[in-house]
Amino acid sequence: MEKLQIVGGNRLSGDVRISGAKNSALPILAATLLAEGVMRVGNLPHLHDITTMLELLGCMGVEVAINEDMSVETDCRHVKSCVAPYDLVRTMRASILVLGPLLARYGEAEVSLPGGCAIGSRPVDLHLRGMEAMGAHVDVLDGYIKAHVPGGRLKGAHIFLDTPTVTGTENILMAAALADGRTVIENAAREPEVVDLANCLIAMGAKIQGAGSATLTVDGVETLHGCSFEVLPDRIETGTYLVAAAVTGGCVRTRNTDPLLLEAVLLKLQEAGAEITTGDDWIQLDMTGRRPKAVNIRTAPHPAFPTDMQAQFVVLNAVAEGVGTVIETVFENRFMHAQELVRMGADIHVEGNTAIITGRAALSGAPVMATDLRASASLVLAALVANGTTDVNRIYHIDRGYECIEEKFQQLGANIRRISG
Ligand SMILES: CC(=O)N[C@H]1[C@@H](OP(=O)(O)OP(=O)(O)OC[C@H]2O[C@@H](n3ccc(=O)[nH]c3=O)[C@H](O)[C@@H]2O)O[C@H](CO)[C@@H](O)[C@@H]1O
Ligand SMILES: C=C(OP(=O)(O)O)C(=O)O
Repeated sequence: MEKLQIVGGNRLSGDVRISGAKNSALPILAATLLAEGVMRVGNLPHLHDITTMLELLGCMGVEVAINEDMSVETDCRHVKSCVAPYDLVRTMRASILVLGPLLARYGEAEVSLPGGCAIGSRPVDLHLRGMEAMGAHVDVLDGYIKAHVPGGRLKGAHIFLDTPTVTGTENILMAAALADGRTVIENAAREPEVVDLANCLIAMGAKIQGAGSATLTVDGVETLHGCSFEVLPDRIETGTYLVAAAVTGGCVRTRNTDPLLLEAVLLKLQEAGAEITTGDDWIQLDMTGRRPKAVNIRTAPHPAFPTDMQAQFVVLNAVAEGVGTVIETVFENRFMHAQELVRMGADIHVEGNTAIITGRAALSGAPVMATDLRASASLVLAALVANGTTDVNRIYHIDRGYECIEEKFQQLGANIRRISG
């Protein structure tokens, strides 16, 4: 199995190019199932999850071509199967995003039920209730969601989400785009990736109002056409490199990104003592020679502090001056990185959904094991600042969400390499 070997202690400096957002690219690729014509999607990150989604589309009969500029063209004219098999879904929960498009366009879907994972139970009940509210019959049988639409076309509905689920909102939005009549989604997720999907659907001919607010209004159309769309920059990858600069006392400029996507994160970095400067498509963090100050964090749906940046800020607090409290309100079990960080010398006490972290002047290298995507990223950050060598094992999680992570960190001056076997 591959691992990342990191020798800590180098101050990071220089520029890093941010990739397209995984969490925007995945729903947009699923949305290509809705198009009558050819779709072109650009600024796709080179990640395992993207390959999995393309494989999933391919096994349904979607023709997928990769262009020289690494954009992807999809053609859904010969879709022959509406099944998302367990073998693909088990490697990527976001496969559930094909449910809405399949029901809306083909009137049937058989999608393996995604399992629980290292960050919480992650049910999909709100996705299913949304489809039922639009007239689908849904059964869960033999580990599969088996759904069909009597009459063939979903109907617009008034849907209130108990919690503003991101992929749930996206699934319902895609289904509603081709439904008969008006759908109103209340308590909708407001994440930038939901807005990006809405913009893509609008470019395909959908009628959507309210993207970025808690109420989405969708007037269903009969058909959607192909279009060319560029995925927005990855705010979580951006934030991860900025925290890397902060913990190593470095100075890093993230390029091809958008400061407006991560206001809550930038505020916390400033509170930690970082000097932040921004342009239209770049963010620079300068911490040269200084140690961060501990900050208190409470994760919550957008525009509040994102849960996908929580683990990285636990590391920031672990090496900061003072005591920081991190409260995780989105997922019930997202502190798996804490035990591993303690093995590197961090002082972290977890009680329920709260971690109390007392900053230490130094961490020490150790063999550690990644349990989920952002937990893995946090271990890499800790390793970059620790004394000595750290082996981060089970890095397949990291390749789901970070494009060329070792090359990008090497460019910034880190001592990091991938070891096979
Ligand atoms: C591919 C993708 O975009 N993944 C992101 C998405 O995941 P994902 O869309 O899976 O996360 P959700 O927004 O759905 O989850 C938020 C909360 O709602 C609960 N819930 C969700 C659906 C449901 O039917 N019932 C229910 O109870 C979940 O258990 C969780 O406690 O948003 C999360 C929250 O910002 C991010 O951490 C993930 O990176
Ligand atoms: C939890 C994440 O992703 P996913 O929803 O794909 O598991 C993430 O990106 O941090």
